Amino acid sequence: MNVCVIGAGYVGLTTAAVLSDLGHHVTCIDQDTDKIASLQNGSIPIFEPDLEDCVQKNKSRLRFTDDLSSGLSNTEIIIMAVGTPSLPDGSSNLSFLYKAMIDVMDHLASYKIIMIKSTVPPGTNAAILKFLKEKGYQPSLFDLVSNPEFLREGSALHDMKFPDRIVYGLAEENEDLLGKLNELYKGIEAPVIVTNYAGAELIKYASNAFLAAKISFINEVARVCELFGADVTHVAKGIGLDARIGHSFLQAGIGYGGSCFPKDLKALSFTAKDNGLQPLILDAVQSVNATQINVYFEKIKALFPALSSMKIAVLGISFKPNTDDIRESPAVAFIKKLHEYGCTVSAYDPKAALPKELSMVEQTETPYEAILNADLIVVATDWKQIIGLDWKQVRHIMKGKAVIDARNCLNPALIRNADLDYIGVGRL
Ligand SMILES: NC(=O)C1=CN([C@@H]2O[C@H](COP(=O)(O)OP(=O)(O)OC[C@H]3O[C@@H](n4cnc5c(N)ncnc54)[C@H](O)[C@@H]3O)[C@@H](O)[C@H]2O)C=CC1
Ligand SMILES: O=C(O)[C@H]1O[C@H](OP(=O)(O)OP(=O)(O)OC[C@H]2O[C@@H](n3ccc(=O)[nH]c3=O)[C@H](O)[C@@H]2O)[C@H](O)[C@@H](O)[C@@H]1O
Repeated sequence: MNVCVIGAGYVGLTTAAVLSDLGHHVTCIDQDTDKIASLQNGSIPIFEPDLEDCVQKNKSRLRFTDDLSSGLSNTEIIIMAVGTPSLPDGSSNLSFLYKAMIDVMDHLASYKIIMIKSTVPPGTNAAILKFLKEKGYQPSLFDLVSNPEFLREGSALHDMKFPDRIVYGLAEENEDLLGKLNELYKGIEAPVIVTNYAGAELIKYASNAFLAAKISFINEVARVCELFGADVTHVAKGIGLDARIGHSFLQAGIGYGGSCFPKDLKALSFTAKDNGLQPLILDAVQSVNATQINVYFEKIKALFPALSSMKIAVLGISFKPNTDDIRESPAVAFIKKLHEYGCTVSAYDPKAALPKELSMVEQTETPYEAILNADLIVVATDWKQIIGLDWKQVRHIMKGKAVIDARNCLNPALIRNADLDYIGVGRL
C-alpha cells in the first residue's frame, strides 16, 4: 500500500520504518525542515536501537519530505503522528494535530483513510470529525480512525513489530474499512480490538495510567519498606509471582519520566475534571511521582550533612535506558536539584545530553571521568553500561564511598564487595 506518515518523531519515524519493512511504500512528512534534510541525508536525528538499520534497509520504499502535497499524492492511508504535548494547565496541546489535519484535508482530492496515532484525550477524534464536517470537508472523502500507539522508547521497533494488541476506534461499524486496516498491518500478529473512538482513546490512556500507577504503588511501598527494614525488590518479587499482579513495572526508584506518562496522566486527569469527575487515583499516582525525588534527596541530606560542599557524580541523564530522550527525565530533575543545592555535579550518560538550562553542569565523555574524586555517586538511569561498571575501579578513583542506587538496578553485594557503601530507598 502507499502510506503517508505525518510527523517524523519517535512514533512517526518508527511507524514509517516498520511499515516500509512490511513492504509498504511510505512517505514520512515533517514540517521541521532540518529534521527532513538530515533524514534525506541518511542521518537519523534520534537514538533508537535498530532504527537506522531499518531505515537504511528499506530506503527504496521509504522517503522523507517536508512537502505535504507531493507526499499525499497516491496515498491510501495517512497516519498522524504529530506531538500532543502538555499545556500549562495539564490539558493536551492539540494545535499541531488540528493544523496537520487541516493541511491534509486541504490537499485531499480523493478518498483516504486518516488514522490518528498521536495520543489524544477521550472525545478528541469525535471532536475532530465534527470540526472537519463543520468546516465543509466532504465526509465521503475520508474515514477517520483512532489507532493509538503503545511502543516504548528504547525498544520502539520491536514493540511495533510485536505489539500486545492493535486498537482501532471507528465512527461506526465498517467492514471494508477494517479490511484495509488489516491489510496495512498484515504481517504483524496481534489481537485486534475494534471499538468506538472514546474506547480506543481510553485504552491508550488507561494503559499508561495503569503502568504509571504500578510504579507509584511500588515507590510508595519502598517508602514503607524503608520504615521497617524490608527490601522492596524482595517485596516486588514476592507480589509479582502472583499471576494476577505480574512482575513488570514494579521497579522502584526516583519515579517515572519521559514524554508520555507525565503528560498523559496530566491530560487524563484534566479531561476527567473538565467533565466533572474528580480522578482520585490518577492524582495520587502523580503526587507520589512528584515527591519521589525528594525522598531520595532528603535521605542523602540526612546521611551527608555537608552535601552542598560535595562533588556528586550523577550517572544517567535520559529518562530511561536505551534512549537519548531527556523529556521529563527524573535524572535531569535530580541533577538540577543537587546543583541548586550547591553541590558540584558531574554527569554522564551513554547517549543523552544535559539540557541547555544545565549547561553550567559538567558532562563527561566517560563514567570514570565523572566519578573521579567524587564524594558520592547517584545512579539515576539504569543503563547497562552503568550497571556493569568496574566497581573496584570506581572505588579506586572516587574520593568517597557512597553509591546511591536511585533505580534499584545494582547488586548491593557487588557494590559492597568493592568496599563501597550501597544506599537505596527501601533496600537492604
Ligand atoms: N514517544 C513515544 O514513546 C510515544 C509517543 N506517543 C504519542 O505519539 C505522538 C508523537 O510523539 P513523539 O513521536 O514522541 O513526538 P515527537 O515530538 O518526537 O515528534 C513529533 C513530530 O511531529 C512534527 N510535527 C508537528 N506538527 C506537524 C505538522 N503540522 N506537520 C508535520 N509534522 C509536524 C514535529 O516537527 C515532530 O518532528 C504523541 O501524541 C505521543 O503522546 C505514543 C506512543 C509512544
Ligand atoms: O505512550 C507512550 O509514549 C509510551 O509510554 C511508555 O513508554 P516509555 O515512556 O517509552 O517508557 P517506559 O518503559 O514505560 O518507562 C517510563 C518511565 O517509567 C520508569 N519505570 C518503568 C518501569 C518500572 O518498573 N519503574 C520505573 O520507574 C522508567 O524509568 C521511565 O522513566 C509506555 O510503556 C508505552 O507503552 C507507551 O506507548
